Amino acid sequence: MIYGGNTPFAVELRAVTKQYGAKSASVRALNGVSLGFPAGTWTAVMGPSGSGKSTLLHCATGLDRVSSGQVLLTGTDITQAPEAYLTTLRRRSIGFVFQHFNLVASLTAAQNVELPLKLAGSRVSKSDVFEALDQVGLGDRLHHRPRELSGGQQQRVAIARAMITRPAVLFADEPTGALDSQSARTVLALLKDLVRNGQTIIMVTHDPAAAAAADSVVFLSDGRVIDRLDQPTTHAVAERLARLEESC
Ligand SMILES: Nc1ncnc2c1ncn2[C@@H]1O[C@H](COP(=O)(O)OP(=O)(O)OP(=O)(O)O)[C@@H](O)[C@H]1O
Repeated sequence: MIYGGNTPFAVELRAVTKQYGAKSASVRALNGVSLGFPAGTWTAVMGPSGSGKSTLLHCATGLDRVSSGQVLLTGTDITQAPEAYLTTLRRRSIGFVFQHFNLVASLTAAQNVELPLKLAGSRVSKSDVFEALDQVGLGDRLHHRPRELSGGQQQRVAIARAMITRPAVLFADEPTGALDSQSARTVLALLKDLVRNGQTIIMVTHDPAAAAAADSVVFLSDGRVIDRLDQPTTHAVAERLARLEESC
């Protein structure tokens, strides 16, 4: 299933298969996935445990090699790209947000945010760092360390860190999974604002309320895309997921 009409895809998977292990012990984590993620849209990826969500994320970002098929990132085929090229590409074109924030505990919010630019060998401007934190509502927390921030604030620092390189695609793996419902709503509203400003987001989640904030939800089961919802509601997502989990 490829969708999106004439919209250019920020990420495209063409007939992607990913097999782990050999012969009798082999697992087909992705099984012929063809999927386009239109630029400037927010897609949630859902499915039962073991359905292939993390594998999809890893293959789409070049962290994992596909067994067959193709992966295109902003139109460039990265399927056979050399490791060094992929590392640079990930630093420049991809932002990551994780469930447990993955901030460096010994660094301040500002230092965490400037880290990706430093790693990429780029010039770091204090005003860019301030602006990135200000945009997530933390302009007054520049010098706080992660332990001095709430979970929701830490996730907002992580989003600022992911966005500082102006990535073509922001990948989020359970970004609200460790947050209380109020902080989760704040983080989802922030992601919504980014998409309104043209950002592409691909998010793995188990939470129907988080998925309902996205433009579309793609459902995986046994390594295949088996369903999709546009303009999802929490109720509709929860219902589809329950049906899917019942049939597993
Ligand atoms: N490195 C690996 N080696 C062998 N098998 C793997 C590896 N990574 C994933 N798998 C298998 O591939 C399948 C898909 O796993 P994946 O982690 O992508 O699922 P998931 O949908 O993200 O699950 P969860 O929601 O539990 O995180 C599973 O059967 C898993 O056991």
